[in-house]
Amino acid sequence: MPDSTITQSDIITIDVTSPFASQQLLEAYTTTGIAYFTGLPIATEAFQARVLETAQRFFLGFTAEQKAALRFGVPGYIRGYSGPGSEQYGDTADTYQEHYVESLDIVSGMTIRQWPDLLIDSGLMDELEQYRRVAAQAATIILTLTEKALKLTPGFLATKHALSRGNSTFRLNHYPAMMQNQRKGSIRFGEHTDFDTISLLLLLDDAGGLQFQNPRGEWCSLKRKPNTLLVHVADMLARWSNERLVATPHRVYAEDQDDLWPERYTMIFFAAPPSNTWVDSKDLFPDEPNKYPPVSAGDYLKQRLEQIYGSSYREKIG
Ligand SMILES: O=C(O)CCC(=O)C(=O)O
Ligand SMILES: [Fe+2]
Repeated sequence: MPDSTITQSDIITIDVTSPFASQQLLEAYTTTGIAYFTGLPIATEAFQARVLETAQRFFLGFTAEQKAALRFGVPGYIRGYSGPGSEQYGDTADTYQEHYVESLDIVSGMTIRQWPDLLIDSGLMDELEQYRRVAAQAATIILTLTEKALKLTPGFLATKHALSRGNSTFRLNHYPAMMQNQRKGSIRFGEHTDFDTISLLLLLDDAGGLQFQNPRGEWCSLKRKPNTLLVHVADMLARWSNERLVATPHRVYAEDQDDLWPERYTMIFFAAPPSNTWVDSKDLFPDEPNKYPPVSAGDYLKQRLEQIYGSSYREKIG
């Protein structure tokens, strides 16, 4: 691969209990938009081992038919299971990139009636709910540090994302093992920025392959670091902060030349406020002209899905 890589030491690790945490966060989020965090219940080996065990039980233990039936929600906001290759980016042959990953998504505020029986009866619902709660607590802490870093009213971001009110998505990802010759290029998950405010990412094994793009346009490897959580800025927060904070482009590539790409597991929490939240940079920086017109979080999400998925998104909601 022609891409240059840098070592993970270029990405700072921030201890959330340190008095310098918000200053370090500002430095990271105004440059690369990404940092490792420690000092959180989510960032422990014990927690991550439990999440990995649940993910393996689901992705390896359920049959393809059982998984395929676990797609639920309303049109446009499909939740539950997505099979490999079912999500894609781009409208044209040049930009088309299929992600080769299977995922299980749940959102905040789902009531028991919205859960498929299979997830309730297998005990997975309780486990996923617990993990989501731990992830949401971590998101609250990072958002509180972000408020402090940007000198915002305390609670401005964190309250809007509160677990009971927010619109956050908890996701487990499984990248199946595959032979190199089964795929064109080395792409497991194509290049993109996330739509939400901040994305919390746990690398649950050492398979590797996650890369982010630094401000010089170089792709850099992000390795798993024990007892840490990766958190990067996504588009909605970049817009809300009038682009003071940088949304991080990232992708998952097979980095080695081995014939077999090992399977890979990750957990992601996409933090987002409810759809009727007003995303207006004037609320953060009243004296600065808006770079983008104010928009509701719900409309913004819709616009981004349209841009990225193009007609395939319209077909899905149509
Ligand atoms: O699984 C990963 O390492 C990253 C996946 C990702 O970027 C996403 O789901 O938005
Ligand atoms: Fe992403």
